[in-house]
Amino acid sequence: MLQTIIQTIESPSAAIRTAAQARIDSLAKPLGSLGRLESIAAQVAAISGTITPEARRKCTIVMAADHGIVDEGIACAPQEVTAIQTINMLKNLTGICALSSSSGARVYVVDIGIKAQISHPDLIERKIRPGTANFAQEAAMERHEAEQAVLTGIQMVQERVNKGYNLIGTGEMGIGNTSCSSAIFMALTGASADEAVGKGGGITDEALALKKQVIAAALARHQPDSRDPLDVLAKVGGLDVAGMVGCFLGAAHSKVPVVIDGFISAAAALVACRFNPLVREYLIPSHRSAEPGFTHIMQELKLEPLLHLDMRLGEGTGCPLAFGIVDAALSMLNTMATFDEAMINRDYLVDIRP
Ligand SMILES: O=C(O)c1ccc[n+]([C@@H]2O[C@H](COP(=O)([O-])O)[C@@H](O)[C@H]2O)c1
Ligand SMILES: Cc1cc2nc[nH]c2cc1C
Repeated sequence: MLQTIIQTIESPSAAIRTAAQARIDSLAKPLGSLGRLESIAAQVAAISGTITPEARRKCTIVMAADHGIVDEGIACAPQEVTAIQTINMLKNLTGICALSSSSGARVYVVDIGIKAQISHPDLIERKIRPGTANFAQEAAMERHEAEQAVLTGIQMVQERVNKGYNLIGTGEMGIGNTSCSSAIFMALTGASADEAVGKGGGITDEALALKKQVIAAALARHQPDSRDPLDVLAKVGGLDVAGMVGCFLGAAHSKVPVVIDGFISAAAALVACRFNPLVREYLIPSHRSAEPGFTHIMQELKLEPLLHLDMRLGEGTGCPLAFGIVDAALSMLNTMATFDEAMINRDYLVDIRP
């Protein structure tokens, strides 16, 4: 099932991209003067298969899960904050909720592996297991659980696309998830702990040194196979990250653009691209996370984030900001006059020559 989806992802239309770029070049402005808005408009056109892509219906899918690695004392907050913040998401009180309301986007919250049980009518309950195991001691999860989490992410996107959403954001909530994201990045690329590991939500210098040591030792112990993304996810991954991998694969498979949020989301995007490199064509990176490994992942993916705002909250908070930029880019493509159309306005000129 997963293999079929991965293998049937198609490239966006190169012909439509060229035609959209030609239209953008014909608009009444100096060539290239709307910068990245131009490439984003052409990218969304190519993905949508039309040079006049309709206005976007936007939502962010937040994957919430717990991480056994927090037992090592290397996370920013107590584990229960995952559940508490998930409830706050459902009550519309978190950063992602506040930023989304200002951009007209919905937030969907998925329990893909929270350790606690939450009862709320708006929570999408898809718990694979109540948190991962501590990957410093044993594999984070079974291979079939990692696969199930990826499939869940794919299904979450397919359901939103069926409801009419055509721009998807990826978010997460999981205390300890910068540790597994760093471990995944190191396992896939061979990056060093100094390049890949940062302070996450905020830890002391001593805890950072310990975090690097714990992650390096876990990778030496488990020896995840860099050519097998499911092996990497199972041994040192997280249920939230695996769910987000599914969101990227699902979006590419359904031919909708998908926004990368911060460091955890970027690590998931990297995994998705290892499953199928065509996924990259569907990615829109929102902002540069202050987590140091983020920049290295962008280099690996040959992507450049749109915004530099010193953000490092996660939750999907970069997505609503990127949504606003995509909206603006499509408005340019759909409503701006061409040079020829603009020249008609010569008729309004009054001849003031003596
Ligand atoms: O996305 C980011 O760039 C980002 C960077 C640092 C921390 N976070 C958030 O903080 C939590 C993980 O931090 P930590 O230190 O517990 O691994 C998790 O809930 C993330 O949403 C997110
Ligand atoms: C309060 C809090 C909110 C968060 N949102 C994402 N990660 C978080 C970590 C903490 C600690």
